[in-house]
Amino acid sequence: MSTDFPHVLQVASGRLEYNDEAFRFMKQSKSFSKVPLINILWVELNDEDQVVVTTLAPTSGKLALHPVVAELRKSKAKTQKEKDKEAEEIRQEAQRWADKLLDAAYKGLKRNRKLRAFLNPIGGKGKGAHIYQHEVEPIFAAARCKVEFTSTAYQGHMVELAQKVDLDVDAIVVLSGDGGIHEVVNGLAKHEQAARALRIPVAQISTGSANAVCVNILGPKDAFDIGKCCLNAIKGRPMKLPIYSIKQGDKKYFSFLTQAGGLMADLDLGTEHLRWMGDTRFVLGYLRGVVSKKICPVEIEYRLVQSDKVQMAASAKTSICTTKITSYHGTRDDDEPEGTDGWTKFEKPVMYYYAGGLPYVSRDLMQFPVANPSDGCIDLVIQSRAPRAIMLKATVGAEKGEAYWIDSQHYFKVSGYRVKPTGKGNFTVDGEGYPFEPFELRVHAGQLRVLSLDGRLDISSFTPDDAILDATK
Ligand SMILES: Nc1ncnc2c1ncn2[C@@H]1O[C@H](COP(=O)(O)OP(=O)(O)OP(=O)(O)O)[C@@H](O)[C@H]1O
Repeated sequence: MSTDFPHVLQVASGRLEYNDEAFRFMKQSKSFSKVPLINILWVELNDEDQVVVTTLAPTSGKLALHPVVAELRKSKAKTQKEKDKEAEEIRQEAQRWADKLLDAAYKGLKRNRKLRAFLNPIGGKGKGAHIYQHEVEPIFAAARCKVEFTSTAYQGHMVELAQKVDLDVDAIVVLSGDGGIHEVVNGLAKHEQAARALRIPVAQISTGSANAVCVNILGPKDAFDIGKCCLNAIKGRPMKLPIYSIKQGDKKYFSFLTQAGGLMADLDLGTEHLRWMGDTRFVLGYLRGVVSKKICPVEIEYRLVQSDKVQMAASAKTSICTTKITSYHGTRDDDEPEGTDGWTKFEKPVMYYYAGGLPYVSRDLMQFPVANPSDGCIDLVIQSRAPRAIMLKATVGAEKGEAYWIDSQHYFKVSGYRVKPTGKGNFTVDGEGYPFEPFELRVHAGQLRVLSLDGRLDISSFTPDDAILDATK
């Protein structure tokens, strides 16, 4: 017997076994593929004397429900009395084994999560309702989660629902793109008990277009895997992210992802009619913007913390890539320069500005490769006027953050910034249109919680050249 899998239950056609990491069904010495314990949703001994281990396993590259069913072994005793006695012992042993495997599958986690789910039926390609019914609901049911579900009826509905959410829910599950999360964050901030409401972790199920929350947390490869998103809602752990308050006129609202003006705002708002294309619409919008070469009429001022690209890349490589941000303190690294209290003005003509605190804005674009949600800053990118050829070059390797190194793409870590329009244009917050009017933004470290399976962001594809980074040593 394998000592690698010490917890064994003999069943009629082989044995079920697990260790600290994985479970497998050895059927007459043939091993079925191992399932990581994290992918086990439930374990039970049913009335038909079967042990059922419900897992999420890869099917055509995506995680889908896959129950492993094993019959209990039969008693070989001679008399009926002995048979009954042994059958009862077999059942008891199986029950103990099943309970222990379930404990191991939810180690350090609460089972039967109480989830509040919101759906934007028109997000992305408009398939959210179908996906909820056929994929999400069965997975939550298999994990014995208690779900209260609402399909929203109009824009802004999620703000109202989040504003009244019960504080005892374990997570808010948002079936939408980033616009839905934007609504939820603003709703939580308006809650009667906002500080407590904002502590409820949010989990996105990628039924929008960009789905940047999933891209950053699950990585570009898994971001659109509905099974993986569900697993995150069921077993993710809270991870703190900043939110940004925006004061515009007499209004104050919140952003959790990005703010953009100029080309990067035009490409989002100008392609809403192309939602059916999924996230390809952003590429098309970018190319259209490059052709038009429009200047964004704004004055931008910021409170600078850091602007040396090589140094920022070096600290990103050492801090974000290797540090789990579950141990988040919301403080700046000691060796980073202190920001000044003064405002610095950007003096060149602007094609767009784009600010955010997570590396990816979509699968195709790692706009903020050195973003670090725990540094107390927001990363502000200002693209100054540049030839079309340079703007097109920025699309090469964009998914790996390579545009970071383009000279006309100015990259600042700032503790706040303000923008004053001097003409007409578009302004987006988390991809949503807002008035093109003056605003000022502040960073609030660690105010939002999102669920994450491993407590870190995926920036593995940003691989700054070691030779460049060595220059900082
Ligand atoms: N029931 C609804 N009816 C109409 N609009 C809605 C409804 N629910 C949400 N919305 C709005 O739909 C817009 C798009 O939402 P969402 O972000 O979910 O999708 P997306 O834009 O395709 O994805 P992403 O933001 O990831 O690119 C948002 O402005 C949101 O406020």
